[in-house]
Amino acid sequence: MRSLYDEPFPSTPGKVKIERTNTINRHFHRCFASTTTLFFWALFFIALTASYLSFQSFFVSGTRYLKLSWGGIQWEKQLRSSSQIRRSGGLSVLVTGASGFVGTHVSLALKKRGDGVVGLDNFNNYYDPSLKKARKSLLNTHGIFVVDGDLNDARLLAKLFDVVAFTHVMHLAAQAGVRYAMENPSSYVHSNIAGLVSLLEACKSANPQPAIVWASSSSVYGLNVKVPFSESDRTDQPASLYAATKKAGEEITHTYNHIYGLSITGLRFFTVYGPWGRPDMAYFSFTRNILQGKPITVYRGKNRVDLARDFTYIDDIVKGCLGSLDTSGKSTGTGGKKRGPAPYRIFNLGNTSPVTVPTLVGILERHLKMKAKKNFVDMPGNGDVPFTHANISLARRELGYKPTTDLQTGLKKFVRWYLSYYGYNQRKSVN
Ligand SMILES: O=C(O)[C@H]1O[C@H](OP(=O)(O)OP(=O)(O)OC[C@H]2O[C@@H](n3ccc(=O)[nH]c3=O)[C@H](O)[C@@H]2O)[C@H](O)[C@@H](O)[C@@H]1O
Repeated sequence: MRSLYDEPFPSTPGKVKIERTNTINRHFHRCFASTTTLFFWALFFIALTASYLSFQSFFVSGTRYLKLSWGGIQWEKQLRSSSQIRRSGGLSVLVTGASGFVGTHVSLALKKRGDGVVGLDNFNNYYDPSLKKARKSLLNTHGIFVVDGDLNDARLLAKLFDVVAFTHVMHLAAQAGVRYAMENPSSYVHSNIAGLVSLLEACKSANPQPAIVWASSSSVYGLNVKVPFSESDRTDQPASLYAATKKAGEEITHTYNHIYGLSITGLRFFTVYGPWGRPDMAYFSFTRNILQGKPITVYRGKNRVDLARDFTYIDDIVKGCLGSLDTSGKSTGTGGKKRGPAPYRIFNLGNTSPVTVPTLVGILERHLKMKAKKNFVDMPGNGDVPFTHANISLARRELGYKPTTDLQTGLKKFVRWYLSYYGYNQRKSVN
């Protein structure tokens, strides 16, 4: 008895007589009796495998979908309740980066005065996510719901605008940090470029279109040496990829203003500091190291000139943000189409009194009652600029912006918060 495998498959259909031992064999022989059918079967098996794989991936993504942290009736209820306006003429604001430093403070201030607030944050691990979670808990206790999601998730953004008719978007989500851009450049493109475009796409299609206020950065002044920095100064010489993505954001938002009639206000923040701040920033990491008895690195510019920053206290920044929201003017588009010109504004939000980094260290030493172990190092070529100094005339005139907290006072508040949050245990680590 011959089996199916005793001789090679026929190369010419119908010319080789194959012994058939049973119906199954007969069936197989008939089916494989030509190269055409062979080809057909090969295709069939490939298609079968492909559909199996795509079913698998559907199943996996289906599972992921089920595990998504957003969606559902309960979730929508939370959105609606959080976005409820409790004062006449109040705003309904989507705050991106709500569990970030500035986002938390702005969200609380809006809620306090009776505006509706919904937060969005992806809780990435650029710095200790537990600090972000703690900020989220703080927001929750004030009735602010923070959605766990990424700006690049277009479906999520569409859903948010579907459920809530936001009047404003306070866009603070970003990959921050000047020097980290050399370590992880794609993260800046992901959040500050792709994420921004994704958000603008959602805003332009939303009905009604919200007005957008967003965080640019003092770093856009880059190598500009004219002081103080005014909004009309050159911003075409960024010194870091971070700065370049913020500058790109200013151009991208301009496009959406021009084409779709979105009302845009870009705020150039100057080294914002304060309670609930960012652990990656110098004042924060210096505090941690001083308390732990570890050395700190103090950068110096050319010819050993001290670096200086126009450090701006968080409460002043919050006032600038709220002033911007209140004066933003409306977006004009509907159905993704522009119906008329909409405002496009850019403001410096600084303190107007730069302080050197060694002076900052001296203030921290006094508040902490401890001496810092300072290592002076030449500023590495990693995107830093030697100084920043804001001209805030425009913000003063248009927003009523008037910073009132000097570095001495602001750092005192920061240190008090730091010690209450992390405790006096100097060994406690902070990422
Ligand atoms: O104003 C801005 O646009 C930017 O302000 C800060 O950037 P930066 O001013 O570099 O703030 P820090 O990282 O806190 O640095 C402050 C100063 O301390 C210096 N520094 C930093 C770290 C360090 O270990 N040693 C040190 O001397 C820096 O060179 C800089 O002069 C924020 O980190 C950016 O996200 C923001 O966009």
